[in-house]
Amino acid sequence: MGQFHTSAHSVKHATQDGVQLEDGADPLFTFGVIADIQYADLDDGFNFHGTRKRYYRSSLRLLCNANRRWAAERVRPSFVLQLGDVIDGSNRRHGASQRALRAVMDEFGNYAPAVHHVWGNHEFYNFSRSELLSSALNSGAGGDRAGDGVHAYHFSPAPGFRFVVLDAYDLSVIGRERRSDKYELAFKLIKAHNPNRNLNEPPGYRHWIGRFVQFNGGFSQEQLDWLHGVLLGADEKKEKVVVVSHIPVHPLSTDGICLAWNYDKVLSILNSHKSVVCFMAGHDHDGGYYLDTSGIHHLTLEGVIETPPDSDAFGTVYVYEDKMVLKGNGRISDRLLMY
Ligand SMILES: Nc1ncnc2c1ncn2[C@@H]1O[C@H](COP(=O)(O)OP(=O)(O)O)[C@@H](O)[C@H]1O
Repeated sequence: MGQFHTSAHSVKHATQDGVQLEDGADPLFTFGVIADIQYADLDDGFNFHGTRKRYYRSSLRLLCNANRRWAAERVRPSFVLQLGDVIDGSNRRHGASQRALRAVMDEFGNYAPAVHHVWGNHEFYNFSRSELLSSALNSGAGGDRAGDGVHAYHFSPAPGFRFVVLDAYDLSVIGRERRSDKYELAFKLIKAHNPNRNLNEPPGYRHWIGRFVQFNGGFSQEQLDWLHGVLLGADEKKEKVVVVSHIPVHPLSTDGICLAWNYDKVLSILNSHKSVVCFMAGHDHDGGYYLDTSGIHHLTLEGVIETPPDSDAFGTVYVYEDKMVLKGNGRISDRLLMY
């Protein structure tokens, strides 16, 4: 179990061993969170710099632990947020992309309720955007989307609450057809900031310039306008909104190398809508947290792939009228998120 971390609020409302609050109130609903599973049927490996171990095979077992726990919750999660990079890019080299995806989806299917899948860079290492749109990872099919082929949509799991899934590789050189307008735009943007031949090599590390690498991406103007519209509607209805994306958007909630290219544009939209209470992301396997000046909790979830087999990396979030309580497991800390 993790430790409670709070910024501005006391922890006295929650216990370490359960969700029961002092007043004994049940949550309005609960949901599961998990990030960067990156499953592959491969022996353990390392990250690019060789500094961090990656437990490719074990990650499926850790997903199984999460599913079992969610299934045993007294208030069963209404849904799970899978924050992207569900299978590892190395599957592609071994012709194992479909097999790995099936293994993960079967595991989710064993216990978990509806799963909302965010798309990360490893999705695009394995599949084209059109393949993703016709795959089990297209969890937004049929809903109000940000545009054709953009994996951004919103849903309301309970009255007064809304979740917005964003597509952080809408503006990207890895997820777009070479001759498309969005590819051209993305290529111009990354080349304007990154002079390296290998665009996965950061141009530097000062002032978050290192974010202009190929394994990151950003949000098109079309998606930003759509987000603004969805949040306007939520403001009017006095809803509380959680926005999710694979890539974090607050520089103080992540290592700068994992930040979205145009994070500042997203932040200014989030900060102009009082409905937004939380932004959740994955991508930075070390995780992070920051409460910004508008009172928005920026939570970056620790990744399953870099979690030792004897630990865990998932959470259950208990939602109340005035707060969300994250109960973390293994590497993930408990957090009280007041709003
Ligand atoms: N500093 C770097 N220089 C060059 N390539 C890099 C660097 N860091 C990462 N990469 C490459 O970028 C891709 C994504 O990096 P990786 O750390 O595997 O991403 P993720 O954390 O999403 O798994 C990999 O192909 C990796 O080899």
